[in-house]
Amino acid sequence: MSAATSFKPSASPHPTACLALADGTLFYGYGFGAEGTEIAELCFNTAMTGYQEIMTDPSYAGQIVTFTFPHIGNTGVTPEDDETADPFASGMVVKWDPTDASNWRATEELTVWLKRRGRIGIGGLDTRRLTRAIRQQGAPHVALSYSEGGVFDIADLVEKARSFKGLEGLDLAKEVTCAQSYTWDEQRWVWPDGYSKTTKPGHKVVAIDFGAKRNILRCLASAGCDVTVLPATATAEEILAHAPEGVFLSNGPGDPAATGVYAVPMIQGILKADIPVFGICLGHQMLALALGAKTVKMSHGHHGANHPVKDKDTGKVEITSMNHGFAVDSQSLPKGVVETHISLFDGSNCGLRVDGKPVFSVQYHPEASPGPQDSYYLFERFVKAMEK
Ligand SMILES: NC(=O)CC[C@H](N)C(=O)O
Repeated sequence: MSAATSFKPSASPHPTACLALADGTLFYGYGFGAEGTEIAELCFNTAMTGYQEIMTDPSYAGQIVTFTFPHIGNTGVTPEDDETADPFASGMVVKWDPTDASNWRATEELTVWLKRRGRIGIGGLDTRRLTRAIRQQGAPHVALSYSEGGVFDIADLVEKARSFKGLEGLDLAKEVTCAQSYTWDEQRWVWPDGYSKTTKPGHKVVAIDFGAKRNILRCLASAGCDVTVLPATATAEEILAHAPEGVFLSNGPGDPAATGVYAVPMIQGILKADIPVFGICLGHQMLALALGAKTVKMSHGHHGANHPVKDKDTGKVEITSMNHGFAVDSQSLPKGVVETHISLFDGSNCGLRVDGKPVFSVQYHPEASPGPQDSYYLFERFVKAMEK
């Protein structure tokens, strides 16, 4: 990679980017990526790898991500690691200038990629102080502005941050879902052999795309599913017309309660068909809503690749990848719905199953990307449920 394409804060005599929090706190730094202004909710992610997968996870729509790991950019970017066609996070906040790429898989520098994708980055600020602010006050509403001229209307930025209504009540799945149905057969990458090649006879699965990450679809295919992806607004009738052996409910952005307006009747219709159902993250939250439970907004959520989760059935602990700002209220789970997993960080709900039925879901990301692969067994559990 050419050093000339990389960002060097020292080249600029003055800050070129400003992050304004709704309470008036300002962070100045150096802009990279695309110039402009974005208004969003600010979260922090503690993963030490996978900035590209994080930026392209559709579940991050409406959010700007603070990376607590300082070396961002060092593996560049490659189209193979896109979790979807566009980055969905509105922007990124990093401690140092993004490092030049040093990786045989890299096809582009992070800064060039971010600019081409029209997203803003800010570097050279105190991400520890910022992360403490997020932990103390809950995910703040912010305005992030990057201008090479380095001139900012601070009052306007703070006002913009204050006027942002936040993610509560927002249905963003409709904005990021696929326009049309499609089939998926690419399998997951397994080091060192490349993509795995399961030759098991496939089980016919319909995956509902509320903002699905590609590695979830790869994991389903690797576990032995023939996957047809349908848009978030598909009805239960349209889904069941495919005669699926199982239905998968994907991750996605926004407030599950808002998305539930159309997703809950859809899921309730699927449940009547008595076939295996598996949900991840937003899919987990909406399955809970369809079963009569409630979801709540968390203070600053869970975003990282090292979150310990306990399987209450086996007592085993999995290290998981997480990205959520809402959670299922475990107190609200109705009779017959069993809490299967809990977070060992704060005891919040991380999984459920319907007693006596092949219906289950988890709050975390068993597909990793980025993160540990302890929880891949859940894809196999879904396939086994279809074999029965
Ligand atoms: N990764 C996800 O699916 C996120 C679900 C939901 N939007 C949340 O923030 O809790």
